[in-house]
Amino acid sequence: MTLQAAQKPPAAGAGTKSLYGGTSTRRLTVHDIAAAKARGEKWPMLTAYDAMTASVFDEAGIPVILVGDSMGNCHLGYDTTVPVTMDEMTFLSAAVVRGTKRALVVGDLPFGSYQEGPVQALRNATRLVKDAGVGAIKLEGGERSLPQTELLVQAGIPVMSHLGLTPQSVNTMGYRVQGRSDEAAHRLLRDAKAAQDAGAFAVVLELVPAELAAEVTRSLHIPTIGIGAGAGTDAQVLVWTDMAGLTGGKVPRFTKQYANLRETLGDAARAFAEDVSGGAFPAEEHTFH
Ligand SMILES: Nc1nc(=O)c2c([nH]1)NC[C@@H]1CN(c3ccc(C(=O)N[C@@H](CCC(=O)O)C(=O)O)cc3)CN21
Ligand SMILES: CC(C)C(=O)C(=O)O
Ligand SMILES: [Mg+2]
Repeated sequence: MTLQAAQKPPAAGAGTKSLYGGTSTRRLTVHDIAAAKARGEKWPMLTAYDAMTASVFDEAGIPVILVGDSMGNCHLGYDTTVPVTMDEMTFLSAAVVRGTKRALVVGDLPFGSYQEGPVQALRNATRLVKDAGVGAIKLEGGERSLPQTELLVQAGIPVMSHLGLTPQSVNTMGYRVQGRSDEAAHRLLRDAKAAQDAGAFAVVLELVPAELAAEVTRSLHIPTIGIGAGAGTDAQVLVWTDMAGLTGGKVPRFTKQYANLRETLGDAARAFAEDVSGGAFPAEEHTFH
């Protein structure tokens, strides 16, 4: 694809109903996501943590934007997602909703906001829906989060499930590939079916072997969204700062870097600093008399 062609989502040929490249400008819903699985469409999802970045992705045609608790690492400067609070999730989710017109915005329930039980989960999910305006929430865990998923769905809140590596459990699980043994593979399949039966509209599969992710994808009627789960899932998600090359330090091997924002932004900051110290900025055109 030429650079020119890459600047706009492909409206022609993609079909009016496509999630990516579709011509509809109304806000997408979980019904649009369900219809994409029936068509066999593969679709992209990115995280965002602020209005401006979210507006760029919305204009690029990204149909689903996740306000991930990865904001802990990628926006708030923590080492893990564990410290992220409901206040942080609510404020930043509201910003992402304000920055978007078309994308379905999904908000992560952070660690400690749903583990106490379904009533706590409903209280906090309701906050993301009412105060931030998200169209769906995501929570980690299959069978262990079943009562939460069922109550939220009953209450009218669409739930995205998150299986495989669940980073909120880093202190017990680490950041290892999940589902490698036969027993763990069966557990993942059971968790995915349990999430679907409880009414989840989609399942994230993080850091699982590609063959297993493909098998889960074939055995569910709801879409699977992979991250480090191979090419056989219905959708793919990446953390936006990894995808755009803004994250400093080591990034997971499953990430593909489509830009080098860290270098671009550093260059801009250094050029500004040079101009100020050398007296080249501000020039006459930036000056009022
Ligand atoms: N910047 C960023 N990107 C992410 O994808 C991400 C976050 N932060 N924070 C929350 C979780 C944590 N995630 C992680 C973190 C580390 C690995 C990691 O080190 N994986 C090893 C593979 C380990 C193995 O082979 O078992 C790797 O080399 O990719 C993976 C996912 C994914 N999420
Ligand atoms: C990586 C995705 C699935 C996530 O949960 C997050 O960004 O918090
Ligand atoms: Mg998350």
